[in-house]
Amino acid sequence: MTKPETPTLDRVAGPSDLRQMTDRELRDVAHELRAEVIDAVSQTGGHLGSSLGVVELSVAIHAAFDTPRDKLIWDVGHQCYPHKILTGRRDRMHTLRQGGGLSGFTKRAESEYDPFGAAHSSTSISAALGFTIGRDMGEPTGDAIAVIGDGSISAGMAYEALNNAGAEGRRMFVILNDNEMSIAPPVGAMSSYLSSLSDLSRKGPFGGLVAVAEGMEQLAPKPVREGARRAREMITGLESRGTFFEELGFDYIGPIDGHDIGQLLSVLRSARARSTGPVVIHCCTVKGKGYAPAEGSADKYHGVSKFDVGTGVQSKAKANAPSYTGVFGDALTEAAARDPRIVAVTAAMPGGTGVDRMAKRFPARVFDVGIAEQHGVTFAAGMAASGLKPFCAIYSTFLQRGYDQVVHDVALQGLPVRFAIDRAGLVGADGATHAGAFDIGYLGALPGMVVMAAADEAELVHMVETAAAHDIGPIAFRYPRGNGTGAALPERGTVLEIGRGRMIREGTGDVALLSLGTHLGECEAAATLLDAEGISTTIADARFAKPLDMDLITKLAEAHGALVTVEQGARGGFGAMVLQEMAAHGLLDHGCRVRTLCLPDRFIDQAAPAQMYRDAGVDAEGIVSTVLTALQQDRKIIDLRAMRGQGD
Ligand SMILES: Cc1ncc(C[n+]2csc(CCOP(=O)(O)OP(=O)(O)O)c2C)c(N)n1
Ligand SMILES: CC(=O)[C@@H](O)[C@H](O)COP(=O)(O)O
Ligand SMILES: [Mg+2]
Repeated sequence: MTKPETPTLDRVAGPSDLRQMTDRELRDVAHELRAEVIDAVSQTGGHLGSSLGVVELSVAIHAAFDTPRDKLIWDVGHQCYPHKILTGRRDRMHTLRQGGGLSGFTKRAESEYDPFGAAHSSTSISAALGFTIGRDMGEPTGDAIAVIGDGSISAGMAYEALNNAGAEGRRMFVILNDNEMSIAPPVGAMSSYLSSLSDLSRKGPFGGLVAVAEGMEQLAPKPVREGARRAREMITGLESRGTFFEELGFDYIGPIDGHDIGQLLSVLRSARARSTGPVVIHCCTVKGKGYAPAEGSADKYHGVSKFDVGTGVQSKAKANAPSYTGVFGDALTEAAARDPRIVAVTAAMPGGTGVDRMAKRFPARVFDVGIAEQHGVTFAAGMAASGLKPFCAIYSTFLQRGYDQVVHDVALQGLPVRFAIDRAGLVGADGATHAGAFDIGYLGALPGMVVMAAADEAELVHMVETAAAHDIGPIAFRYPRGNGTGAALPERGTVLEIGRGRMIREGTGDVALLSLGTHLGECEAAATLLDAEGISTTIADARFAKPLDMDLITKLAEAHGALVTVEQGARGGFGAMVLQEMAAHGLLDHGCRVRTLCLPDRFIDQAAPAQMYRDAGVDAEGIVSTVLTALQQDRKIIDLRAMRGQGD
């Protein structure tokens, strides 16, 4: 496909150039910008649908406001590609979501036009209010503009911010980007409410203009507004109630057509010129706008791999094994078929977590609560307290949003909620914001919590079965993003003995590797490399980070010169807990040299997962180096990549 012609966009080095342009030229910029986004993402993959939905909005905001002095904060930030192209990063879009390249989300370190990082949803209004306080206290900052989607405004944190901002009454702008989509179709009463508000047809053929007029009235001085309201009540005989947002103290403008750049420019310029307090500007947009394959798809091309622009066909790498997500979804569905008390909870990610597979067979037993992890966890706790068997399926990184609920509502009450933790470990293109790095530590610290990690997809099936059977307290099992190892899947999982690990390979006593999770494969590769060095390696799969199999650990410690733990998680996780228990059991007193291999104490930016683990030193080569150091071998660190026949 030839690159699109972009003569007007080519004149935009930054937003200040937009402010020199006529509205006609801005319309041309938007048209060309859309083609640029499609072309760029077709070569990198990424979040296409939401970016296409905010092309006009991105141009209009940067044209109407004085960015970067005015702070534009994108909620989630997955829709920021037009923004990145307009703010001097067009020439780096080909590096999007790749090692050393542009982040797929907004990021402070990347640009002055990214005043606040994102990726986890529903944070933008809080951050915008923070900037507003800074402005009012004399910090060198202008207006704050939060752009938040209809899905993201369903999260509790957004209400906390609206509640506070409405009461503060300070001038700030919340642009509600309402495309009537989350990742999946939207759920919840707020979504229905917004649809009722955004039903432009409700206002007749000139709905958009009526909305703008009503919105402009909102910005009139209070006496004028009161007069208009009373006049309308006299005409209609009905008391005109404000919108939800107005009831909270915001002015409300809209709904307006988020693709009509003329309307957008008029409303934004007017709001900027006249607002004295917080304003919600409700924009109706289309996710995937302007690209037929996206507009026509169920998920509006929310997240795509590279694709052919002409056909929209995505190039998916051929998988040699099923995805962990799919294995979980199928195993859960089979368990649910055997036990009517099994229910599932997802926070706006039925497809991402695989519970959509159960929903196909048992729609009444799968609950999508929207982007509401806090509520989802306690909702599951209530289900467990009622006698049901809830599987709360939430990515590791997003479960962080509901951690107090895990502590306070689940663990403290010992309720048997099952946590299916997908995207455990490093996830790749989504980078540091989505790393599932901390769940071992943050769950392992909780009394009564059982924490498992699957070494492969067969183990995952066993862990689903074990979780279904475990009805005496909370239990969690973690597994990575991506596909399995090709392990044979059991017809039905076996219920594992809680706190019992398994031996994988018996060595003769030089070193033992105690693995948790799917890095078992790296341990086996390391053992092969060590064999070549005459070092005999025992390998055990811990299966449980909590409770630990102290019989196994004792046996390994007493029979080996060195013991190395390996995990796909941050410091303070599995290795730390093993060390703590070994110390408590006096196992550090017998000369066994113990090392813990985990992620380093820093955030790890996006790249291919294998590269990220290599950069983190948590791969076969890292294991071998750790073993050699532990054994105090003074031989040079072998050129392992050469030995493994790998390039750089
Ligand atoms: C706390 C949190 N939970 C879940 C997600 C995953 N997620 C990313 S985008 C998205 C949907 C956002 O919908 P909306 O705000 O309407 O934006 P749109 O994609 O429609 O532009 C979800 C659920 C997230 N980023 N953060
Ligand atoms: C923007 C966001 O948070 C989600 O779209 C996330 O990127 C999904 O991750 P997976 O691609 O691993 O399902
Ligand atoms: Mg949306």
